[in-house]
Amino acid sequence: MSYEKELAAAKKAVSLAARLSQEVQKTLLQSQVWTKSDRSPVTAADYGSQAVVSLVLERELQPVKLSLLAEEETGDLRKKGSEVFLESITKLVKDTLASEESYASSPLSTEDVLNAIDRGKSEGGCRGCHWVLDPIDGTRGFVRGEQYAVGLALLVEGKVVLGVMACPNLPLASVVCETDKSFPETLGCLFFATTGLGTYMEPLQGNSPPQKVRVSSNENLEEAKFLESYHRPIPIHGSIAEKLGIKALPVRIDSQAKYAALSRGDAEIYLRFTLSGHREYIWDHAAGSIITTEAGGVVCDATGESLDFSNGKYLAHKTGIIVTTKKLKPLVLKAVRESMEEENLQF
Ligand SMILES: Nc1ncnc2c1ncn2[C@@H]1O[C@H](COP(=O)(O)O)[C@@H](OP(=O)(O)O)[C@H]1O
Ligand SMILES: [Mg+2]
Ligand SMILES: [Mg+2]
Ligand SMILES: [Mg+2]
Repeated sequence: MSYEKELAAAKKAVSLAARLSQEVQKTLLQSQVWTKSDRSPVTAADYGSQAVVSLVLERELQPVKLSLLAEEETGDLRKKGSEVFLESITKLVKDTLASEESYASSPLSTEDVLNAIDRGKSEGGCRGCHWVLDPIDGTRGFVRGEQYAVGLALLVEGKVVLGVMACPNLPLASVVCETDKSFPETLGCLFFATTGLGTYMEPLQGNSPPQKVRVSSNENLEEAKFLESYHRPIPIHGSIAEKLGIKALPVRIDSQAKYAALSRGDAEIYLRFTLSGHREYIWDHAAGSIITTEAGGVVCDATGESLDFSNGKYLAHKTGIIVTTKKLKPLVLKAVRESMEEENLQF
């Protein structure tokens, strides 16, 4: 089956959501960063992006009924005292949609915005078609003015068949190699992948045609680069890298931009073990995983098994997520096994 219509809708939705997020990031104040019940940060961009993607997908794909599983909920926005924040989100969504000619004249109330966000309550699963959205992935990076992503994927019968990811602050050139800082870098990339058709990247701004991307062909681990999350160092990552003979220090960036960077060969390995037994959400990996695998990479858990997106909002997987190239997978898994044994970690 071809997913041309779905891909076009997803690219439009994600591009508009990225535009909204860039507007917010330009003027974001610390006082505008809210804290959710799990103590993680959330901003007008997280809510606004989810509303935009929900509204655009619904309009572009009608009369098909949208099933959307997305990160944000409206509980806090519906509480007393949130009226000003909600008004500002509604204005953002309106202005963003108005920048797209075909949506220019649509009226939009705060209730429409709340309902659009609430459409993200699907439970996903192994039957039927479900869109999976992380409206702002890497909110901490977004708040610092650094890397973040808007990640949207389509699950069909429990498998990811399409992924689109905007990385508004990712350079078009490598994020890992030192570039000449005397020249302004071009920032903003849109990645997309459809099952069996490869992964493409295009600039978020302008009309340049998409380019097919592939993972690195480098097999020399001494020269390999590895990526990890920004927020805190995970000791086992260092031990795995040492066993592999990797010389360079890890490159730490927020969000699924790590998957995107690896898919175009910026780095060979992305390791994601957690300290606290945090359960992984499917929206943190759905778009990134197909963007990597369609570019010739592999995404698996510490036992080498592929990730399972068919069990609702949480990923069903064993300890650790490993993203690398097909050639390096056996070597990385061997180093992972040895490091886990040394640290008495169970699969
Ligand atoms: N303690 C923790 N361990 C692992 N992942 C966590 C975490 N707390 C939050 N996360 C998830 O990690 C995502 C960010 O990934 P990364 O660390 O690669 O930037 C967050 O996405 P959001 O920013 O969308 O909430 C959140 O879902
Ligand atoms: Mg996320
Ligand atoms: Mg998020
Ligand atoms: Mg979040």
